[in-house]
Amino acid sequence: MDSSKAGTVKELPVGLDEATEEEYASQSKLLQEFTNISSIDKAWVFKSESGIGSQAMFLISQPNLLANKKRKFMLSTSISKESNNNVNFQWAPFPVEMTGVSITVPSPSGSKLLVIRNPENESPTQFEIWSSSRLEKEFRIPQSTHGSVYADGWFEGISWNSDESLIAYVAEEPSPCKPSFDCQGYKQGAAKDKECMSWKGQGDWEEEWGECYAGKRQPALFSLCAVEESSLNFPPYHSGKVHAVKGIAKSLSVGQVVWAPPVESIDQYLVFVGWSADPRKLGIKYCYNRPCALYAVKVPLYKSEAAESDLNPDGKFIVFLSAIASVDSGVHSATDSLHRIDWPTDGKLCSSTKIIDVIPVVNCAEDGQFPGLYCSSFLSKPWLSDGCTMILSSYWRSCQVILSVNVLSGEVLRISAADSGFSWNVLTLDGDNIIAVCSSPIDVPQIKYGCLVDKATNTTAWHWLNVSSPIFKCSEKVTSLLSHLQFGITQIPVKDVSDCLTKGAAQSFEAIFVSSKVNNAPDPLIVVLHGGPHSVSLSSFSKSLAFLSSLGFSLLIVNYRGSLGFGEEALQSLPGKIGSQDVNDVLTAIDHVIEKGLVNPSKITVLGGSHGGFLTTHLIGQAPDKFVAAAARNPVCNLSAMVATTDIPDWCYVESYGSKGKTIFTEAPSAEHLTHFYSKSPILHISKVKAPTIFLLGAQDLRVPVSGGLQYARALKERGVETKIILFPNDIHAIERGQPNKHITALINLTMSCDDVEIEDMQCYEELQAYTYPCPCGDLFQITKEELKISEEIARCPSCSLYITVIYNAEDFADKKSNNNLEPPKRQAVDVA
Ligand SMILES: CC(=O)N[C@@H](C)C(=O)N[C@@H](C)C(=O)O
Repeated sequence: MDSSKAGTVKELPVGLDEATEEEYASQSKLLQEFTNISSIDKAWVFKSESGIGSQAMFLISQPNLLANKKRKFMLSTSISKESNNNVNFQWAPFPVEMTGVSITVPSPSGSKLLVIRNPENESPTQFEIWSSSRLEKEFRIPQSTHGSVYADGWFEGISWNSDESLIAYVAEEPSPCKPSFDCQGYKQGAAKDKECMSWKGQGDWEEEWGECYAGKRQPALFSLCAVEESSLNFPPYHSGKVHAVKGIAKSLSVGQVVWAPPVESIDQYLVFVGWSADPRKLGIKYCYNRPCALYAVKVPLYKSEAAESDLNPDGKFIVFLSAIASVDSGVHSATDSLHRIDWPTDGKLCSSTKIIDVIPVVNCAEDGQFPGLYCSSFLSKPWLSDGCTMILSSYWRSCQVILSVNVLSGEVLRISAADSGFSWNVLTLDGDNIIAVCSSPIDVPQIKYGCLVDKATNTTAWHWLNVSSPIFKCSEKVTSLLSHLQFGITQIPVKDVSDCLTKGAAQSFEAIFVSSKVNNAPDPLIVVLHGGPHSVSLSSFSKSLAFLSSLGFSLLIVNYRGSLGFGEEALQSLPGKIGSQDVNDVLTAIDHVIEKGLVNPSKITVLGGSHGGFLTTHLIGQAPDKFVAAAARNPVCNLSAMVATTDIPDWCYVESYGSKGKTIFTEAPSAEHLTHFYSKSPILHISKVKAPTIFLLGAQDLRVPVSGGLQYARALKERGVETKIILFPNDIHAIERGQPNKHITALINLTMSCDDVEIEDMQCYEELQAYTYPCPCGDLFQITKEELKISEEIARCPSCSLYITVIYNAEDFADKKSNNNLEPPKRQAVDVA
């Protein structure tokens, strides 16, 4: 080899030639352009102080790839109606960074904003109450009172009472005392955390709620008093005082708390959902079948000056979603129903209080009719001014739609446009108008403003205006690539109708087909399969799928029978038939587009995660000549192995045995059960697989533990099938962190010179409760004053999880400050993982 050339040879990652590396570089650049498109997580509308128009805040997120996290920020806008029936949104010039904020909840009047910051370590949880101009109050709740406030969208619940004096919320209960020991053996009495020459035992193992809840303590109910000390005249409350709500069984996990409508009584009720741990906590993420009940608990009324003049009831009933179809059948998700409880105005609640059905479970819908309710949450204020119409989003076959529901008459209307195949999602209400987003697989989201066409004549038609916004702006390249695409929703007739036990199971299912507009020769096809199996691929914009279609792949996104949004009978046709009915539906959908000449049959690939990975691996085994490649994220490959390790062993029973699965479920599967599971699994067909397959595996996945994917991938390798595994050591089932390893390994010396520290910061240091430091990942993170007092304390950046050793001593600093010798704090970031 010519040594002069050898010196200039570019180092390439293993297995890459130069051309491939260039292609990777340009594809990853394009992927970043797609990934950078922002999404709206939440929105709130407030009355304008001037009384004219309104103001809205949008909580937006954008992936922060370097930090392996989401960046969160808030953008405000003022909304004014124009004389020509148009609406004008005047956006603030820049958003405000919200990193470190776990939850924001406006008060009912809109005059206060609660901001909660959960700690990453053992520090207190911070509650801040903001007015329009400043921070009004700040409370720091120590770990001895409770741990992090739940912000998971499941147990999560934060509710201001009507006079804004109390905030009820769900947080992790405090850690129980652990037995402690010293050189004499067991120490009697509770030992302090940092007592030297002693150590703590593990204590009893406690069951958790599975995937996503590892290390989380039981969710419990608390209330915080948020009024001025001076306006208090009721003993148990002090400003900033937290009470654990009494009268709730210790074993109950609580969530989704709200204050009931105020009643003319000294007591107020908190209404919440309670999940029992009996016989044990099975995984709850994506699992609506975990039995739960609504509870009401009396809370002694705190009386403030404000409360006396403001006891007008502002609500007459409680409306709730039920997942009874899911609980009864044992499937993890199914068709919802909606119910109403008329709340007794005298506060005399009894256990026989009537529950009124508003929307029942729809078993089978006629063509084009309402297929049933599929809605996992409500807006915090979903009501129109008539007090009985609520606005919500729900799945309607492959689309998400906006519904208006009259909770007195039960009338359900689809009010978002029905003709385009776009998906719609309601964000918030502006009085009797709706702020929503609408998108398609090839159209980035667009904000829409919905108005009732003619309120006076009580017609129910809605008019939707386009709102221009900076939020979904994307690069010119992305816009141009998307403009060359088209999509449609295809109806796929069921093949073996005679095998169908119900009418709903015989109805056609759907596939979303995305392709290039100029289709001289059909593009290679990617078949995309959702998991669950009872979830759905919506016709909304997906950054990763839009990226794939922009690269020149057609997409066939199949909503096989069993998907949400198609009625209960179609959904219930799948349990017991996984690995056959769903596999055949996908093959039918592929044949359908091949017969129409839309795809090249020799260039078909398939991808899917979880149950979608189950289908992917089944398909490459059962139809080995159909697919040229496959990709599977945390796939279910061997149910007989998964049942012993997953957080949802009951899922294995229900999906592979059908309705009988719920009754025969046991923690000790028999040999017969294991044989049955094996017979339903992709691993049964492994000897037929030919397609090169990539596996993306999360090592911390509790749902479909990594061992199952590894076993299958190794078995493929053993058979000479081209196989690639990418393991994400710190990631869980969903694999949402882009980087395979979130620990930064560089040793970074951040010792700063005095010039790097803002003098203003230095001067107010003594008054600060927490100090903000820039992490090398670009995010700011806070170190509390307590942490700073201890030299060499290790803190962790909440964004990138880098460990930071703070070598700094506050007393030292104070001394030097008084001697006018301002030596800057020394900081050093190291990887201690
Ligand atoms: C209920 C459940 O989690 N099932 C898994 C096997 C699954 O398919 N999960 C879906 C939701 C996923 O995409 O991860």
